[in-house]
Amino acid sequence: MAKMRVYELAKELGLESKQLIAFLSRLGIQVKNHMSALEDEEVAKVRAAAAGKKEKNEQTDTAAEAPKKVDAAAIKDRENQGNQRPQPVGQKPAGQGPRPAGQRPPGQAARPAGQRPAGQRPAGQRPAGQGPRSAGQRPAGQRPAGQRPAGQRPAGQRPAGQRPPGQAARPAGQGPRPAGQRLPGPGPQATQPVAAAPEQTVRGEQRKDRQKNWERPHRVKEKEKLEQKVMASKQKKDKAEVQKPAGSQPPKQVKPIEIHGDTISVKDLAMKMNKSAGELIKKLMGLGVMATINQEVDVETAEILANEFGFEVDIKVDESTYDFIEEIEDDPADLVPRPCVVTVMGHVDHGKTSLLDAIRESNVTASEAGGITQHIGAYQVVHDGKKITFLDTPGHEAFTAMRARGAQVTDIAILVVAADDGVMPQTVEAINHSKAAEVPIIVAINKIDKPDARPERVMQELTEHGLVPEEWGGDTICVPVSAKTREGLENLLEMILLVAEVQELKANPKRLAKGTVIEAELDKGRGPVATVLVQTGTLKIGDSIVAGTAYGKVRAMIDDKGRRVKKAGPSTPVEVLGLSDVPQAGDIFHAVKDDKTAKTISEKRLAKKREEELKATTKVSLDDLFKQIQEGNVKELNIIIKADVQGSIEALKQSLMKLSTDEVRVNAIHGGVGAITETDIMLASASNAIVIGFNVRPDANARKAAETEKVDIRLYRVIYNAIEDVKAAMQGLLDPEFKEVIIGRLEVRAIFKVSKVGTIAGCYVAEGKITRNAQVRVIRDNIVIHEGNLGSLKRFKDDVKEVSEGYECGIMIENYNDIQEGDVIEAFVMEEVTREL
Ligand SMILES: Nc1nc2c(ncn2[C@@H]2O[C@H](COP(=O)(O)OP(=O)(O)OP(=O)(O)O)[C@@H](O)[C@H]2O)c(=O)[nH]1
Repeated sequence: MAKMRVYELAKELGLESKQLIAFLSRLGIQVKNHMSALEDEEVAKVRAAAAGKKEKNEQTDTAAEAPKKVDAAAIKDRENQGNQRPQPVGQKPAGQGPRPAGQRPPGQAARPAGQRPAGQRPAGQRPAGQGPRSAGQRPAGQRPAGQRPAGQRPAGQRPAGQRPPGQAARPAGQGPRPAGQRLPGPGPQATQPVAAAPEQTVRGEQRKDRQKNWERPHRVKEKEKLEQKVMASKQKKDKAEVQKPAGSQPPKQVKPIEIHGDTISVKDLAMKMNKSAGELIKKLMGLGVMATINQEVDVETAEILANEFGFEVDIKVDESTYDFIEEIEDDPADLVPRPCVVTVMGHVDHGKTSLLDAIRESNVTASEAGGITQHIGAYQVVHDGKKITFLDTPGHEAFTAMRARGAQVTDIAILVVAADDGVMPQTVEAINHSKAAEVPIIVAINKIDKPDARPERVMQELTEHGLVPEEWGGDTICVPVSAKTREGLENLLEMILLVAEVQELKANPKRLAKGTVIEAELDKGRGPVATVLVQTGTLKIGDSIVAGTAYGKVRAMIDDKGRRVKKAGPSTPVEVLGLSDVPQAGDIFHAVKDDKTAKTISEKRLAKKREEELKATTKVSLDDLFKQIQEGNVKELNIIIKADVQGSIEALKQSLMKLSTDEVRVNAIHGGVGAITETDIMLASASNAIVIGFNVRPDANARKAAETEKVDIRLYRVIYNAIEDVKAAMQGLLDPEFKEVIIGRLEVRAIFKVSKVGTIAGCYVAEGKITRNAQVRVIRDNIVIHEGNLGSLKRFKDDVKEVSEGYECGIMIENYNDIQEGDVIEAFVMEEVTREL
């Protein structure tokens, strides 16, 4: 029988497809879109759940009609109905009567009296008689809404949408497991190899299981703890309700509250429920969750919280998932193995770039400004005849956002830890990102060539963060390496292939391409250039594509080795030329059937974006005003970010927003690539924002507008400085002793190369003046390419102290000869500023 599609089931249940998708997701069934096929068991599960929900609603309605009849029996009833909500093991209070058949996992009833009071089982410990439960497995009926049942998608094993058929439909505990399928988790059955599998596969299988298990217990434990608390508080509440005099009715719920996306702030949730944020915070504290008013809580916590206040929650599927594109459902027969995509993560200077260099035998460290990787690059290498795609994510905390995104497109995370430095804050962050993205980690203990290298100490420290090395009986593969001497690199690549092998990574190369924009910038000669990772399908020259709000026809593709290619299959990184605009790093790109479709989608997205931006701007200013008046000292710091590349905007935005405190909330209201323009200043003026320029300058009109509108523009070349400044300003500590004053602007009209002397730039002073002691900044296409001291200033052959507007002069810049005709020179001096007391 043909499998039922989501839209068919939705029709049957009288729902919209979107509503059903959200409902499915709450049941832990992940589907791509309304065309996705559902397994029979899944359909049955949905039907049963829908019937249960309907019944529940009916009963709730009846209860609402006769609220005064709240008695112990009704509560018992409600408790029984409420079993769709999380019900942790051991939570059933004594005297509540039997649980309906099928809702207690076998073995649970057997807890001898007096062994432990209800709800006090330490999280993660399993009551006797239940048998070993693998990480992430929760007995049926205990899974909180929205959590995926164990076995549906084992941790780190497969990115969304690439589930092999058959596995998806088996929620834990439903029917016999087909032969050859393994249970997630340790135990003999977990390591059963496929018949006649080579030894390597067996080892891989073991690893796969271990990888699956490393992260679940923590999350499950947390969840169980929370659920236990919820149940305890619910019981307390029910008890209180029984004692309440007739007439004190529970609040009648009008309609379910809608939550869009994965998280919601406490403030927004409070508003939706018409409650004060304080009430929610108090309740959260009662549940052991410390949160501030602006803090985001995940939908599951929000649902538990809302239920606590008597509200049902309707989780809306993020509209942007669709974004006017119909997802294509792959025929399993078309799926073929694809190379794995690896992200290298780790603390700053632990050797990520060096390691990648060593692997692909090239050297990019030398070309990186200041030796710090600032943008994501992607490369492919071949080992043992198999391809591996590496994403080179930057290491500094400022790039947390990029790193997080990197992990989302990756199959394996390589955690680089320097053997002489050990686990550092960003190492821990990287571990958390990988765990959150359910990506398996391979640890590369780098710099083992160094005399002070202590790999054992690194392993010890990793253990403290839940990564127990295989050598010590754990699941984490640790490979000692040296990017310098190349020792251990072969082994590392082998381990990557091993982990990749067990992941059974597949994609359909025959379909229209889809992937992620890794980085994008505006190139003067080539126009918008996007580095994309093709994740499924094959991207070809001439394909019409849409990436975020940008669209176009693929004019040329360049691979990681700089070669022009005609097509790029799954897991291939390529630079794409031909887009109308610079897409955002992290945007999903799709190849579509023709130009017209691409253009239409782009236009629709643009209109939506504009609408959202407009909404956000109006909201921010009005909201701020009201809140500031109401709460007195609550301030909002609005920021507009302009930078040379999209990746920096994202990095800055994330870092700045993270500086938000209870007193000051940082809002990045706008971000864009390119020079600071008059429009940016007008927006800043209207929304009382400051403008941060990273590697870009304001154009002449913008500077004038900023002066008139009194808008503060701050320009930086290093992300850390921008963050530090904002942080200091928020703490009231920013008292600059020196202030930069721009004294003139020069146009480079001719270049003279003099041997043994260097490059002399023949300039015209277009604005202000230039003095011999001034510092200069070389700007090309609105991007700062050099900053330094003036080497010499001449008029004709004479050294002069100053040249004024309207005159020509010859200048040399200290230690810099790469000046070109058409460049703009900005002359500035640093003026001392008296501190205000
Ligand atoms: N002795 C030794 N030095 C290494 C090794 N790997 C990297 N280094 C040095 O460590 C420093 C940092 O290396 P990078 O590769 O730039 O580190 P990174 O983690 O990419 O740094 P960011 O891009 O700044 O995050 C450089 O001076 C490298 O030469 C190694 O295996 N042995």
